[in-house]
Amino acid sequence: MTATFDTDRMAAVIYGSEKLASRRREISAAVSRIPELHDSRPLPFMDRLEKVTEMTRKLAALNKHLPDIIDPNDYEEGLHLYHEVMGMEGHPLALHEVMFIPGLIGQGSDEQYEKWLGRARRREIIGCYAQTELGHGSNLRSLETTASYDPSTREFIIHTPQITALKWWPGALGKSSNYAIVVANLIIRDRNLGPHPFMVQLRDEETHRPLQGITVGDIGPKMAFNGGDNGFLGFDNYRIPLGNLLNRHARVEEDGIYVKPPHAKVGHSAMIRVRSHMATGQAWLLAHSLIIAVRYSAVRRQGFLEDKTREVKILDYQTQQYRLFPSIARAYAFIFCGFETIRLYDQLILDVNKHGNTSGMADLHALTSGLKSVVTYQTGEGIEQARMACGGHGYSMASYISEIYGVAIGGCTYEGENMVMLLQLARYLVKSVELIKNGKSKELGPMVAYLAEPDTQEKTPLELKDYVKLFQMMSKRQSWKATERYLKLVEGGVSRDVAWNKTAVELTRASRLHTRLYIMETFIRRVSSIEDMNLRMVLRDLVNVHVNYELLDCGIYLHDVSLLDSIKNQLYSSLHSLRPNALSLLDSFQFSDIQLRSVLGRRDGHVYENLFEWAKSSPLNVSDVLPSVDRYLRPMMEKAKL
Ligand SMILES: CCCCCCCCCC/C=C\CCC/C=C/C(=O)SCCNC(=O)CCNC(=O)[C@H](O)C(C)(C)COP(=O)(O)OP(=O)(O)OC[C@H]1O[C@@H](n2cnc3c(N)ncnc32)[C@H](O)[C@@H]1OP(=O)(O)O
Ligand SMILES: Cc1cc2nc3c(=O)[nH]c(=O)nc-3n(C[C@H](O)[C@H](O)[C@H](O)COP(=O)(O)OP(=O)(O)OC[C@H]3O[C@@H](n4cnc5c(N)ncnc54)[C@H](O)[C@@H]3O)c2cc1C
Repeated sequence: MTATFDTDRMAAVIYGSEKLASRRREISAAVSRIPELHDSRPLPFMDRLEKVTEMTRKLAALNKHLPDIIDPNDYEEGLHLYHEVMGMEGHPLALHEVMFIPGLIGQGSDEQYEKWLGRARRREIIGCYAQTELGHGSNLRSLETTASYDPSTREFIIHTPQITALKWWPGALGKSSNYAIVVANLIIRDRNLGPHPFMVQLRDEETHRPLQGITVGDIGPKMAFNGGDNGFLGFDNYRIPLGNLLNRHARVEEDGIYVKPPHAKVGHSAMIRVRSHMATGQAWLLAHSLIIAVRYSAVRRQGFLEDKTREVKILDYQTQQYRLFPSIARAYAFIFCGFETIRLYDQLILDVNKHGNTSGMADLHALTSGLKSVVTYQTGEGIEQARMACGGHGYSMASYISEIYGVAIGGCTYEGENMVMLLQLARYLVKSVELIKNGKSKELGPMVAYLAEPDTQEKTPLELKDYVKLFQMMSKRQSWKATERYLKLVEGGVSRDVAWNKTAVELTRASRLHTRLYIMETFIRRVSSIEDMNLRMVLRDLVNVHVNYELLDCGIYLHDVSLLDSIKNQLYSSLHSLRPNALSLLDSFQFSDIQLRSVLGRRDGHVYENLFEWAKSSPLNVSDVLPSVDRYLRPMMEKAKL
C-alpha cells in the first residue's frame, strides 16, 4: 500500500524542524560508514561484563569521532548520535549528560561552573546523580545520608549511618563515574535542614580507585540497562570542602549561617528536567517497538480473508490494527505534548535562574508528575502489545522488543514511582477544587480552569472540541468526586494523611484523567497548527484514532454509556482509514537499522532470511554437539539404555 505523504516532511514535524530531521539522516549515514561505532556483535548474545565493556569501547570510539560527525555544541545532534551508536542499554556517560551536567547547571553557582562544568563537558571527569538509598527512594524527607558542617575546617562530613543509607541505583555510579552529585541532609549545629546537592569526588583521577572513605560498586543485573553500571555508594565520615555544596540557591556561610533557597524544592530541578523530557523519550521507545511490529505485520501472512488463494497480511486484521494503531497515535501525541512540556520547563528554568521567580514551580511539578506516570505506563502497555502482535517472533530477542520494554518500564519507577507521582498531581487537583468550593475560581491556573465549568448533557461527539468537552467533564467529575470523598473523611474527624490514603485510588484516577486530557488537547492543538494540508490530513486520521480510543478506554466515567456504541463505530472506521499510512507514519521516525537493533524489524523486510541468519549466529551453534551434552545428556541417555 502506498502512503499519501512524504516521510521526510513528516520527520520534520516529528523532530521539530527540517534541518534537524535532515541532520539526523546525515548523522545516521555517517555512523553507518564507521564500523568502529557499530556493535561488534548482537548485544543479546553478550553477557553483562561483555555488554559493559562493549558500551565503554563504543563510547570511547564515539568520543574520538564525534567532532567529525556533529557540532559538539548542538544538543539535539548529540542526542541522536548517542541513540544511534550507544543504543538504549546504558553506558558510562548515561547520567553524566542527563543529570550530572544539568544538575550542576541548575544548582551550581558561576564559581562552581568555573571549577567543574568545563571539565565535565570535556569529559575530563565523569559524573552521576546519587540520591536514592537502599531504604528510601520516594520519600526524600527520610533520606539518611548526612552532610554535617564543620566550621573549624570549613568542610562537610558526608556519612552513611547504616546500611539502609547506602546510595543504591544511581546510573553509571558503580564502575564508571569518578564524581557524583550526592543528595544528603545538610546538618548545621545538629539541625537537619533537609536534602541538598553536593559535588563529591569518588575516585582518584589518575588510578580510578575509590578514595579513602568511599565504598562503591555495581548493584548487579537488572531487567534492562545491563550495559550500564547502576551502583551503590557509602561514605565513612568523608570530608569535602564548603565550596562543594552546590550553592546557586541555598548557601552556607563560613561561620555556619544558612541562607535558604527561594523555594524549598528548587533543589529538585534535575528531576523535574528529566520528567519534562520523559514524554518525548518514551514516545521514541514506543515508536521503536511499533515500527518493528508494523513492518513485520506488513510482511507476515497468516490466514485468509476474501481471497482464498493467498494468505492475508496480518496488518489487515482489525484486531491487529486495534492492537497497534492507537499506540501509533499515542507515540505522536507524546512527542507533541513532550515538546510543549520541555518548552514550559525551559521557561521555568529561565524564570528561576535569571529572575529568581519560582511561581511556576508548583504547576510544572504537578504537570510533569502526572505526565511521566501516564506516558510511561501507556508506553509499557503499547510495547507489550507490539510484542504480542509479532506472535512467537516477538518473544525472541531477535525482535529486540523485550529489551525496549525493559528500558521503557524502568521509567514507571525512576524519577518518581508512578503512583507516588500521580498522588503529587492529585494534591494540586484537590487544592484546585478547594479553591472553587471557596469561591476563588479566579485563582485557578489555565490548565485546571475547566474544573470550575458546569456539567452539561453528554452527547455524541462529532467534532474534536466535543471530545475535549466530554473528556473535561469526565476529568472534572472525578477530581470533584475524589476531593469530596477526601474532605468528607476529614470533616468526619479522620486525620488528613489517613483520609488521603483512604481516597488514594480515586485520586490517582483523577490524575490520570487530567493528564490524558492534557495529552489529547496538546495533540489536537499541534496537529491543527500544521500548515502542510497533506500532512495535516494524515495526522487528523491519527487524532481520530486517538480521541475515539481514549474515550472508549475511559468510558466508565461517562454517565451515558450508550454513547460508546457510536464511538466504537467511529474508532473502527478510523482504524481502517489509517491502514494505508500506518507504516509510513512510523517510517517517518527514520530509525536506521543500526539504531533499531531488531532483526525482525529491519527495513529490507527479509524477515525469514534474517531470522535464520540470526539463529545460525547463536554461540550455541558454534559446534553441533555441546560439551554439556557430552558431559550430562549423553551419559544420562546411555544409562537409561542399560
Ligand atoms: C533529553 C535530555 C533528558 C532526556 C531524558 C529522557 C529519558 C532519560 C532516559 C535515561 C535513562 C535512565 C535515566 C534514569 C535516571 C533516573 C534518575 C532517578 O531516578 S533520580 C531519583 C529520582 N527520585 C525521585 O524522583 C524521588 C521521588 N520523590 C520526590 O520527588 C519527592 O519526594 C516527592 C515529590 C514525592 C515529595 O517531595 P517532598 O517530600 O520533598 O515534598 P513534600 O511532601 O514535603 O511536599 C511539600 C510540597 O512541595 C511540593 N513539591 C514537591 N516537589 C516539588 C517540586 N519539584 N516543585 C514544586 N513543588 C514540589 C509538594 O507537592 C508539596 O506541595 P503541597 O502544595 O504542600 O501539596
Ligand atoms: C532503571 C533505574 C534507574 C535509576 N537511576 C537512578 C539514578 O540515577 N539516581 C538515583 O538517585 N536513583 C535512581 N533510581 C532510583 C529510583 O529513582 C527509585 O527507585 C524511585 O524513585 C522509586 O523509589 P523506591 O525504589 O524507593 O520505591 P518505593 O518508594 O519503595 O516504592 C515501592 C512501592 O511503594 C509505593 N509507595 C511508596 N510511597 C508511597 C506513598 N507515599 N503513597 C503510596 N504509595 C507509595 C509505590 O507506589 C510502590 O508501589 C533508578 C531506578 C531505576 C529502576
